[in-house]
Amino acid sequence: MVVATQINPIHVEKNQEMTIPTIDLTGDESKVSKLIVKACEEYGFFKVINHGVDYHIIKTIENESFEFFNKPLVEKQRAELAKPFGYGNKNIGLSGDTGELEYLLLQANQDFIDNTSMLISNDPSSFSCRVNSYVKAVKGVACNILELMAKGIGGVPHSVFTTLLTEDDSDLLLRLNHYPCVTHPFQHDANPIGFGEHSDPQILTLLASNGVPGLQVSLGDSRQWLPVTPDPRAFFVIVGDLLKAMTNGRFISVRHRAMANTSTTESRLSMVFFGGPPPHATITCPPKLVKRNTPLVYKPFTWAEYKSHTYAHRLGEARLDHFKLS
Ligand SMILES: C=C1C[C@]23C[C@@]1(O)CC[C@H]2[C@@]12CC[C@H](O)[C@@](C)(C(=O)O1)[C@H]2[C@@H]3C(=O)O
Ligand SMILES: O=C(O)CCC(=O)C(=O)O
Ligand SMILES: [Fe+2]
Repeated sequence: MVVATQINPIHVEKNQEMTIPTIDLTGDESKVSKLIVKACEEYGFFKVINHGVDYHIIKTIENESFEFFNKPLVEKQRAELAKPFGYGNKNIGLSGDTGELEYLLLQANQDFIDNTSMLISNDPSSFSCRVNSYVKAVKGVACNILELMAKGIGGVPHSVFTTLLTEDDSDLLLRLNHYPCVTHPFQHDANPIGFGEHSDPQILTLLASNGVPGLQVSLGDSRQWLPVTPDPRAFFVIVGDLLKAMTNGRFISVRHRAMANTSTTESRLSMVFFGGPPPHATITCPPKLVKRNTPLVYKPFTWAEYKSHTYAHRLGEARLDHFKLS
C-alpha cells in the first residue's frame, strides 16, 4: 500500500515503498505552492488535506450516490442519456472499453444537474441542491490548487489556469463511479479491472472516495502500479493532459486505474470532479514557460479538438502524443 505522508521523498527506488505527497492546504502559501509544483512534476498526483470542504458535504453525495446505485437496474436505466452522459453499466466511453463498474456521468453545471435530477432521484430538488453544493465546493478547491500551482511555477499570471475553470461555458464534469462487490466471476483472474488504465484529458481532477480501496497510480521511474490507501476526508488530485501541455510537459498527467472491488462486504464509490476549459479555449504553453533548452513540445489546440480526439480513441491510449510537434 502507498502510505500518504508529508511530501519530501521524491527519489524512488524500484520496489521500495513509495509515499504519495500529502499537502496540507492550510500551510504557508509559498511552501504549499512549491510542494504542489514538485508533486506535479514528479508524480502528477497528490493528496490534499484541510482543503476546507466539510466532510458532511462529501458524505452527503456519497449517500445520494448509494441511494441511486441501490435502485433496481430498470430504474437506473431511466437515467441513460445521450452518450457519454448519464447512467452507464460496464461500458466506458464510445470506443468499446469495459470495466467492472456502473456510473453516472454528469455535466457539472446547475442546468444539467437540475434537468437530470428528475431521472436520478425520488427527491429531485434535494438531489440537485446537494450535488450543486458539492460541485461548488470541489470546484473552489480545484481553483485554489490551480492558483497555488501558478504561484509556485512563477512568471505567469496567478489566474492562468484558474480562469479556464471559471468561465460560464467551462467544461466541468462530475462522475460517480460505483464498483460493486464482484468476487465470484473472478476466481481465476488475479487482476480484475474496474476502470482501465488512462490519463485524464482535462486540466485537473479531484477524486474523493469512500473507504474501500481500488485506485492505483503508476508512479516513479519504475512505473509500478501503486495502490492508493483511501482517505474519505481527503481529495486526491490528478494532473490532466491539458495541464501537461500547458506546462510544456513539465507536469506529468499520471496514468491511473481502479481495480474491480473484490471486497465481499462493501461497495466502492468514487466521486470524481473533472475541471475542463470552455470548448474554444486554446491550450498551449504560455511563452514565458517555454525555455530555450525545451522548445514548445505540443502544438496549440482547442479543448473541443482535444475532446473529439479523446472520444475517438480507446481509454488507455496516450492521446496527447498526437499533438506533439515533431
Ligand atoms: C474511452 C473513453 C472514456 C472517456 C473518453 C474515452 O474515449 C477516453 C477518455 C475517457 C475519460 C477518462 C476520464 C474521465 O472519466 C472521462 C469522463 C473523460 O473525460 O475521459 C472519460 C471518458 C468517458 O467515460 O466518457
Ligand atoms: O474510481 C476511481 O478511483 C478512478 C476513476 C477514474 O479514474 C475516472 O473516473 O476517470
Ligand atoms: Fe481518471
